[in-house]
Amino acid sequence: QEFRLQPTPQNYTVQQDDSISIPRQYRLMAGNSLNNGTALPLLRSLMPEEAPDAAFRIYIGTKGDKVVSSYRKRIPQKSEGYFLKIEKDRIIIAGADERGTYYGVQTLAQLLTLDKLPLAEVADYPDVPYRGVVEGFYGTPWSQEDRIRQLDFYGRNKMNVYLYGPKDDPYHSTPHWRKPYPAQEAERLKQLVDRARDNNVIFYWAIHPGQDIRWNEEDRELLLQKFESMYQLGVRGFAVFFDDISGEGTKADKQAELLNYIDNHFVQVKKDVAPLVMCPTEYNKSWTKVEGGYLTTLGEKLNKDIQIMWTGNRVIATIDRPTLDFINPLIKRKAYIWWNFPVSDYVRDHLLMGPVYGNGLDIEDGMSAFVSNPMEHAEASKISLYSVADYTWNMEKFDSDTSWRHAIKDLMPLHAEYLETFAAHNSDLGKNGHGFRREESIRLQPALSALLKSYLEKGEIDETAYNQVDEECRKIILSADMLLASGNENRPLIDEIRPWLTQFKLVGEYGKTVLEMMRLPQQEEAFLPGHAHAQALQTLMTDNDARYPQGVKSGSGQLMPTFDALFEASTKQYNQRFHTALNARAVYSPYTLESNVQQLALLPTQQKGKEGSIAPSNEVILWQAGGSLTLSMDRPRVLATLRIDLGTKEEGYTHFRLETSLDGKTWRNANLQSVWKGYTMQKADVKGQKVLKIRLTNTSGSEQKVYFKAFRLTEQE
Ligand SMILES: CCCC(=O)N[C@H]1/C(=N/OC(=O)Nc2ccccc2)O[C@H](CO)[C@@H](O)[C@@H]1O
Repeated sequence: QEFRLQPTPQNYTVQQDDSISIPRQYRLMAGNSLNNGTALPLLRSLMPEEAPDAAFRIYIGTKGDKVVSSYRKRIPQKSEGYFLKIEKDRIIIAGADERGTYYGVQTLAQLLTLDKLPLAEVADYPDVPYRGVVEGFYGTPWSQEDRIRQLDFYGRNKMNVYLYGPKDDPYHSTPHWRKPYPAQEAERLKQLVDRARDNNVIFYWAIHPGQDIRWNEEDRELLLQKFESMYQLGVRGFAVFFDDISGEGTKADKQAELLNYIDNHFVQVKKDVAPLVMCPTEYNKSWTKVEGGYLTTLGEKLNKDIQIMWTGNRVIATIDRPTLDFINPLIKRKAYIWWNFPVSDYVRDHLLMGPVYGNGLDIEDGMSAFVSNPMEHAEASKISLYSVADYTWNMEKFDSDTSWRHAIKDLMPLHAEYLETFAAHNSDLGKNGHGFRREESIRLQPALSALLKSYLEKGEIDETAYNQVDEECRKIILSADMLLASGNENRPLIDEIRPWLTQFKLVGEYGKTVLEMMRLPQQEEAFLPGHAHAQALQTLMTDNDARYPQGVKSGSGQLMPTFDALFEASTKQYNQRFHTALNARAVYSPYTLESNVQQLALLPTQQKGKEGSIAPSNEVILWQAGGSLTLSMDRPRVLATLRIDLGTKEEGYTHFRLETSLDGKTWRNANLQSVWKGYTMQKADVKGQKVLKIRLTNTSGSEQKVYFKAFRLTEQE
C-alpha cells in the first residue's frame, strides 16, 4: 500500500512535483526551551550529521522561542500541536509545547523513511487530550522487555499515557500497596519511567487499595508515602483504582475525600505531576444505580481536575455519543475512557487481531482520555493499539480498515500479507459472558455461506464459492508456515502467537480435507481416507495444552463452524447412501458454558458417556452480586442427577439460586439439598427433568467468595 503518516495528521499538504534528497549535513538552530526535553535527542538520532557551516538548516523550537518566531502564527493553538515544514534549504519544526515539538520530529522521522523528502507542510494536533494504554488486565503481566518495546511504540504513534496497573502486582494492590517496592522491582520501574520520558509518555502509576483500605489518617498517610516513593523513582502521573472491590472501600464520599486530599496535598503541591486519575467502583452503566448516588457524589465532591474512568454502557463496550451523554452530566466532567479492547483475559483461548471499529467518530470533544486495556500478548496487541492511536489523534479521518492494514504492515513489513491473512481469521471472541463479539473472515463470508447453503439445501457444490474457499485454505496454510518460519522479523510476536499459528494451519488443512470430502459422498471407497483425516485433524485441533484446556481457538467465528457443518453434511450423505454409521459429529462438547463471572467464564466442559461436567477451578472465585453461570446443552436432555460443590458451608448455598430451562426463556427453580452431612456437596432435585439450560446465580446482593469444586450432571439412560 501507499505511504501514509501515522497517525493521520489534521492538515498535510505536499508539493506534488518536487522533493529534495535527504540532507547529509545540516546546521541546527534550536530554541533553549528544548534543552532538557527529548525532541532534540530524537532529531539527532535521525539526522546525525550536524555541521555548523552546513548550508541546509533545521529550525526547531516551541512557541515563544526566537528561533521559530517567524512561524509562530502557523503553530496550531492546541496542546501538543506542531507545525512542520520542509523547504528546499531548511526544515522548520515549531511546537505549541515541548511534546508538540517532539511529535513534529516523530512525523519527520516517518518522512525520512522515503527515498526523497517531500516539500511537505504539516499543521497537526491531537483530538483527544490523553491517548494510550492501561496495563490493567488479569493474567500474565507484560515483561520488562515487552513494556520497553511498548513505550517506544507509544512515542512513534504519539500516544502520551501509559497507566501501570497490573492486577497481579502485590505492591500495586492488596496486600503490599502500603509498602515501597523492593530495590530490584524499584530499579526496573525506574527504567520504565526513564524510557517513558524518552518517548514523551506520561508514566502513570496506579494503586489499588480498595480491598482493605481503612478510612483513617494512618492509611491516608501510608498511601501518600507510597506515592512519594514512586515520585522519587521519577513517576509524574498517579491513579487510584477502586474497581472490582467490595465492602468499606466502595463508599463514594470516602473515596472523594481521600482523592481530594491527595490532589490538594500531593498533586497540586508538586506542580510537575499530571492530573490525578481514579477508577470508580461503578465504572460502567450496567453496574450503576444512578439513584444510589455513587456517581453523582463523585461528580459533586471530586476536585474538578481529577479524572474519572469509564468503560461505557458495559464492561466491554464500544463508545458512542449516547454513552457519553449518560456519564458526563453525572460526573460533571468529560469521562476518561478505559476501553476494554483488545483485552482477552476472559477469552484467553482467542487472539483479537481484527480491526478497531464501532466507536463513534464524532465524540472527540466528549472525553478527556481514551486508553486501551490490551491483551497479555504485548506485540499482538499492537494491531489494535496502532489504530487506537490513529483514532484518538484524528477521529474524523479515522478509517478502520486502512488503519488495520497499515498496523499489520508496521508490525511485520516483510510478512504483511501473511499476517493479514492470519489476523483476518483470528478476530472474534466466541461466546462469552460479556456478550461482546467481533466480525471475522469478512471477505470470505459470502463464499462460505454460499458454499454451505447450496450443499445443505440442494446437495450441490457452488463451484465459484468452492474455489474461493479452497484458495483461501491454501493461503491459510501458506501464511501459517511463512509466519512460523519468519525468523527475526518480529520474533517476540511469533513467540506470542505460535500456538495459534499451529492451530491456524490445522484449520486450513481441515478446510481442504472437508472440501475434498464434499466431492466424494457417492464413492464408497474414496470417501473413507478423507473422513479419517478430517477426524484426525479435529482431534489435533482440540489438543489439550496446559494453558488452554480445549486447545486454542482459531477461525472459530466463521471458518470452523462452516467446515464442521460441511463435514457433518457430507458424512451424513455418505451414511445414507451406503447404510454406514461413520461418525458424523465434528468433535465438540454437547455442553457449552457461559458466565460473566471472570474466573468461571473459560472453564472447559467435558463429556464422558452419560456424565457431563464443568472442570473444577483451583482458585477462589470472586462471584459478584448478580453474577451467573449458565450451562447450555446442544439439545434438550433428561437429567438423572446434578451435583454442585462450592466448598462452602450449608448456609453458603442460600446465597445462590439454581434454575433450569427448556427454552432459555422461562426458568424454574431447582432447590439445592445438601447431602453427606459435614460435607457440603449439594444435590439438586432435577431427576427426570428435561432441560436445555441450567443456571446458577449469586442472589445474595453481595460478592461471594467460593470454590468451584464440582459441577457434574448425569443424563438418564
Ligand atoms: C475501569 C475498568 C476496570 C476493569 O475493566 N476492570 C477489569 C474488568 N472488570 O470487569 C469485570 O467484569 N470484573 C469483575 C466482575 C466481577 C467480579 C470481579 C471482577 O474487566 C476487564 C476484562 O476482563 C479486566 O481486564 C479489568 O481488569
